[in-house]
Parts: sequence; C-alpha cells; structure tokens
Amino acid sequence: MITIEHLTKAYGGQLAVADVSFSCPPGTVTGFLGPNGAGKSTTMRALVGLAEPTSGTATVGGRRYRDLPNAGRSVGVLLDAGAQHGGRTGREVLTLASRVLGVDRRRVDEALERVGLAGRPAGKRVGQYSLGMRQRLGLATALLGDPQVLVLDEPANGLDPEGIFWMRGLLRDFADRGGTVLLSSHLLHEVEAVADQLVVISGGRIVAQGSKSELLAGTGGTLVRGPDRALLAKALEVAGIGISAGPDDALVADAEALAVGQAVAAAGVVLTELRAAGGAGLEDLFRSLTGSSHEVQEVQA
Ligand SMILES: Nc1ncnc2c1ncn2[C@@H]1O[C@H](COP(=O)(O)OP(=O)(O)OP(=O)(O)O)[C@@H](O)[C@H]1O
Repeated sequence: MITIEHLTKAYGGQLAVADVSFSCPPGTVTGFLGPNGAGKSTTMRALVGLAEPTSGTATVGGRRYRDLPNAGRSVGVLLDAGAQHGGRTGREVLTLASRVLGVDRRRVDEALERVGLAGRPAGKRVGQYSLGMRQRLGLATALLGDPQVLVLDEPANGLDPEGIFWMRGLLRDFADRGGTVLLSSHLLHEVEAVADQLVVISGGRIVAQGSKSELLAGTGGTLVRGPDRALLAKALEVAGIGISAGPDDALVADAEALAVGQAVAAAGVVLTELRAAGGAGLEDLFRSLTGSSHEVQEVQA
C-alpha cells in the first residue's frame, strides 16, 4: 500500500506540491495524471526518498522508503530512464543492480527476457539505446528485486504503440498478482486503459481522484446499441435507467456500463455495442480539470 498524506513540497518559496493525499491499494494500478509541471515527479520523488517533504508523509506499507530494509526488494522505481549510464551494456546495468539488491544473477536474464531486451540488445551499450529501450531497461531494473510495489514516472515515454500495449499488459499482470502500481503520465490515454483508479493533479493540488468508473459516471453516460432499438429502450426504461438519443441510432443511457449491461442482460436483449458515451468523457473531464491552473503557487507564510 502506498500512502501519501497531506504531502507538501516547496522549492525556495514556491509550492511544487500542496497538501496532496491519496493511497494506492495492493492489486491495483493507479494512474497519476497531470500536465507538465503539475507535481507528479515531485510527489514520486518524495515517495522514494529523493525529495524531503516540507510537510506531510509519503510511505510504502506504512514506512518511509529510506526506512525500508533493502528498499529495492520491496519497491521498484523508474524515475528517469534517460539518466542511465550510457557506457554500460543493458546486461551490465542489470548485473550491477542485481549485486546491489543481492538477488541471484540468473534474474538478470529473466528480467531482460521479460522486457524484450534479451539477445543482442542486452549486449549493446545503453548510449546506443533508443528512449523506448531505456524505458524497458529501467522497467527491468525496477522489476529485478521482485518488488510488490512499482513507482514509475512517465514509463511510456518513448515507447511505440506496440511497446505501450506491452507495458500495459505487464503492469496489469503485476497488479493482478497482488502488486501495487503507481504510474504517472501527462497523457490520459496512456494510463486510461490500464489504470483501476486515477489521481489527477494540477498546479500541485489534487483536482480529482477515484475509480475510473466513478470518474466517468456523470461525464456522459454509457452508449448502447443493438439490432432492436425499441426493445433496448424498453429494457433500460424498465430498469429505471434514463435514456437519450445517441449518434447513429444508438442510445445514451444515464448509468454506468455495468448497470446498463445488467439491465439488458436481465431483459435478454442483444447488444452490438456498449461503451462510455462519446469515448471522450474522461478526456473532457481531464482537460477541464487540468486546463486552467498551470501557474505555480506561492507558499502561504
Ligand atoms: N528541484 C527543483 N527545484 C525547483 N523547482 C522544482 C524542482 N523540481 C520541481 N520543481 C518545480 O515544481 C513544479 C512541479 O514539477 P514536477 O516535476 O513535479 O511536475 P510534473 O508533474 O512531474 O511535470 P512533468 O510532466 O513536466 O515531469 C514545477 O513548477 C517545477 O518547476
């Protein structure tokens, strides 16, 4: 469990993060979203002991990162993949990390395999790696100690669409096995598909947080379509779900996808489509929440 409580961090009188609180339970992926300069990296750096909070706490399993015995065995961290030493090969980077962590060297090959860098890429110098390959190596380093918690700052940076898809699968699998994942991005779509819960930060302050479905509820309803529109409308009405006309013969139901699916299943109605209405509900919400407060705030004396 990651717990951030009333975290505030100021740099020379400027607030980078102001009274931020959220938690990430085991078995979930938390998407930490916000525009550039919102305070995501600062929060994560405070969590892993690289920035001293001005006030408040950031803990893993109730302990500060620096108080964890062999922290790399319980928390895998990827903060800045671009900062890796360019003169070493990928395998050397991981071999060194395995010594620091005290893990079996055999795990190096497993980790290279897991992130798709086994074979020739493992023997290349990191200086010749693309940003996407560096991200993969960073993820391998984070995973090396077999941690229960992953803290990843913009891990999709530089990955191609196939790489982003791959990473989502890896993180989903990690969480489904009981792991805790906190990953940041300034792009909603990068995390939307994998995150169970979202924390949105802007101007150093949390502007929204909750499960994806909670945040989506009230942002546009659920679009449903079926071969028999009248029957579908009836089924939703019977279930007490409000409807309005959607695009191309579709209906927009005023409820979450689960409730809509249950209602039509109960009525035995066939569906050809069921999704968040417009697909842009969360995107609109994200823009409206983060669009207006890029300025850094002054610390209150
Ligand atoms: N070491 C530092 N010294 C002074 N100001 C800093 C420092 N680190 C961050 N800041 C400032 O704190 C604010 C939050 O920055 P932070 O890097 O946490 O944002 P972010 O959400 O991670 O942004 P990005 O997506 O661009 O990485 C910014 O205004 C930034 O300039």
